[in-house]
Amino acid sequence: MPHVHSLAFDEAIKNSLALATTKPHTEWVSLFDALGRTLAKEITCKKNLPSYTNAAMDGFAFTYKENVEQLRIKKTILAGDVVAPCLGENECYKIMTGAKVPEDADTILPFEDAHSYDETNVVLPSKLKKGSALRLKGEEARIGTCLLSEGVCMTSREIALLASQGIMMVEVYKKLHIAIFSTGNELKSPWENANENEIYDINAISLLSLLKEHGFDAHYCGVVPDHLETATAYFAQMKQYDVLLTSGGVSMGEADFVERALVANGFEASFHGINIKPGKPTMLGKMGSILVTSMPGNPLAAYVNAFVFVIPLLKKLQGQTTIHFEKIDALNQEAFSMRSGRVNLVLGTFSKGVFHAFGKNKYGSGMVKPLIGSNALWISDEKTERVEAMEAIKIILF
Ligand SMILES: Nc1nc2c(c(=O)[nH]1)N[C@H]1C(S)=C(S)[C@@H](COP(=O)(O)OP(=O)(O)OC[C@H]3O[C@@H](n4cnc5c(N)ncnc54)[C@H](O)[C@@H]3O)O[C@H]1N2
Ligand code: MOO
Repeated sequence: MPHVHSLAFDEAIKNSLALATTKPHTEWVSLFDALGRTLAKEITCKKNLPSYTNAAMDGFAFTYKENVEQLRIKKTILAGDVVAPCLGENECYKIMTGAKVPEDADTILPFEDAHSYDETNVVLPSKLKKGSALRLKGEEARIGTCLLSEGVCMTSREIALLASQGIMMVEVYKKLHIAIFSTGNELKSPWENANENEIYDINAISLLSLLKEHGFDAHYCGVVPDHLETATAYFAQMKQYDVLLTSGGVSMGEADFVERALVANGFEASFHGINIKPGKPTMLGKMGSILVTSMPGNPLAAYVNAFVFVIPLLKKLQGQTTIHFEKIDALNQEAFSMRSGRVNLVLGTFSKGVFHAFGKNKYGSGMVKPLIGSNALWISDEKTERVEAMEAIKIILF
């Protein structure tokens, strides 16, 4: 019978992250395919941002001087035009947003702020601010400075910054190969028919979707039956993957032989069992170079533990530098209780600064519905038995 320990939550987090000792190889991808990929090299600025001093507004460009009431319009400058300085005394340019500002102009007056203007002259308002409505060369980033660090997972926002540099290809870490499968004779895949004595596999698909939400693609590898030799042979075929994510078969039951089948393939557990609810039998370790993350079978426990332990671990293994969830200040809406002596992972909703625990924290780890509508998680310490209404807490958003 497997021995399930009771590791402290913080130790489990620490030990799990310690399993990510390597980084993937790198490859080059087009910026069009860079979304969600992790930068393998720092990107330095090679084109000033902006590249030239330009007008932030459509208007008039001139050299600021006090006590000037009227300027003659010398020339019109459109975006893309390059105009050599040519202003005489009390002259200005008519200029459009984004157009390069000639060196003899240092201030822009938007059309709508002029006292009046016609085709040839502009009457200035009484108040003018030197340097206004200009976007200065290199004010956002100068050539040679760091734009993005290694380990950044690129969103559309980072891609916008890279696009400003005319970058077409970026070096990223190769995607992790992740296999997901479930264990249990009672389980049927969705394309099969589950009779009244069988159930559909929830975990493989819920975990696959959870990973996808965090930018990781995984392969659904089906259900492993509760049979030691079959499971052992099954795990032996998984050598091409970087990560295995299993669910079920890790507690004390007679059919819970996931650990034994893994051990037969060289698996060494970093830990098996955490002092938390849900997630007591969660197990993490390595099978050679393959990272193995085994979640409990109960669907809610599998999901929440994969969120808390597997997502940060995958981020680290993928080479990302931001791996921890942000903790957000919240006020607890309605008092709820829990058993102390272990860390409790409490599901709930978070809206407008207020956390509301699902069903006053009275639900089972085999349930699915508490996940619906929950968008936040509160993690207790081992001492806490009750959280009062209006108590300040810190939560994590799903
Ligand atoms: N004597 C003890 N019994 C149990 C303990 C314990 O410490 N001592 N721990 C309990 C805890 S906590 C949990 S959580 C469960 C988890 O056990 P396993 O990881 O071995 O999971 P299974 O026994 O295989 O399944 C549990 C439950 O979940 C259903 N299941 C499993 N996989 C799926 C799936 N892919 N989709 C939907 N449902 C799934 C399965 O049918 C069972 O109902 O053990 C407690 N027992
Ligand atoms: O702690 Mo188990 O993982 O939920 O019932």
